[in-house]
Amino acid sequence: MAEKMQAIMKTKPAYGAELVEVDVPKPGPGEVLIKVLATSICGTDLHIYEWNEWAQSRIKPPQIMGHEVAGEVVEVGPGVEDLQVGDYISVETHIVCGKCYACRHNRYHVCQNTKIFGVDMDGVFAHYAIVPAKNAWKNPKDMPPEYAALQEPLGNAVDTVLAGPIAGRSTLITGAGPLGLLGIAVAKASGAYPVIVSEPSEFRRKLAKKVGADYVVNPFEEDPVKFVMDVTDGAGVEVFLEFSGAPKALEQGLKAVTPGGRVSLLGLFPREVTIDFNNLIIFKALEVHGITGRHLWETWYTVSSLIQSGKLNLDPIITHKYKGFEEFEEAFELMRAGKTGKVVFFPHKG
Ligand SMILES: NC(=O)C1=CN([C@@H]2O[C@H](COP(=O)(O)OP(=O)(O)OC[C@H]3O[C@@H](n4cnc5c(N)ncnc54)[C@H](O)[C@@H]3O)[C@@H](O)[C@H]2O)C=CC1
Ligand SMILES: CC(=O)[C@H](N)C(=O)O
Ligand SMILES: [Zn+2]
Ligand SMILES: [Zn+2]
Repeated sequence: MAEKMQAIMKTKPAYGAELVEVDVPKPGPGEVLIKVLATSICGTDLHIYEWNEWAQSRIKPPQIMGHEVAGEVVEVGPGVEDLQVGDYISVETHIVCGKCYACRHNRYHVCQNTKIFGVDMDGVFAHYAIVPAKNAWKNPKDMPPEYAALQEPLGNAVDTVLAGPIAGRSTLITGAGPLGLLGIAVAKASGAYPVIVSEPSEFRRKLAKKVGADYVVNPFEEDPVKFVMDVTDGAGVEVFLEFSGAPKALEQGLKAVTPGGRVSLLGLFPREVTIDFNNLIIFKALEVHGITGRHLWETWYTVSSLIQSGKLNLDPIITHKYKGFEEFEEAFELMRAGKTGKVVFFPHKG
């Protein structure tokens, strides 16, 4: 195996990243070394690339970026028992403690001591990567690596969409970024109808239709609340799934959801948000879910089964595939411009 590898590294506390050559790492106790087969860019990677306020408060350069991955185990560190060379794995990004109050109540997705793989330590935008063995998820051998890498963000979408009943339910999704697009795919695979998507980007509205949205609306040109009422004969939608992180979208969705309906909130807002709680939530008796991470490990079983069912329309969502990392700056700039769905790197050109 090679002694050296390429990696996309946040080398300094400033905008951008660098493609560098580094030593192939050695797995320590409880770790495995994987050959990275496919790795995709997350919105969080974009925050790190742009070096926004959150990234400045959390990331300690120099550090290899990336955390969405599919890879093959090529070396096993001391003390690892349930993984072996040749295993085909993906990675749960939340490294949880197992000891805190949340963990001891089986709420591992909100562990109070969570460390995030690829955020608080070196990640997977490289030819090889070190992975904590306890965070490995074994994939079926025939799962395409680009689908396997998407399981981590798909887990966010599954927990958002399936936080309550969805089959046959009218649904509004605000935000058709990579996660909202995955949400559309999960909602349609789960029998939601109609799925109405509010998204200002024409590029992403077209993608939303390709993925299976029944209706799309541009909230910057027409009132999405009126649009929803027209489609639902004045009832409003049973389910509101927030994937944009835009305060206006939140308010619109709360107005569009039918009294007694369900709301799942995944989008992260840029600042505190003011909401008319009395009239938009309390007097409507809404069921509201905050969504973060993935339920461990049941969400991974649901995601893997949905992919293997063949019912998830993922191909239109994967808009950009790159062999190697040389064009990574183009990839990040296209994503920054909102001109992509999911972007996937295949590090090995052979
Ligand atoms: N809670 C969690 O565990 C996680 C939350 N997130 C958050 O989920 C959200 C979605 O992630 P990505 O798809 O990567 O983000 P993204 O920023 O690529 O997509 C957001 C989409 O919302 C659209 N949008 C903006 N204003 C809108 C409005 N008024 N109405 C409707 N749509 C509007 C944008 O055009 C964009 O397409 C982000 O806020 C991200 O920070 C991401 C990962 C995990
Ligand atoms: C921080 C991340 O981007 C990660 N996908 C997560 O689910 O926490
Ligand atoms: Zn992520
Ligand atoms: Zn914990």
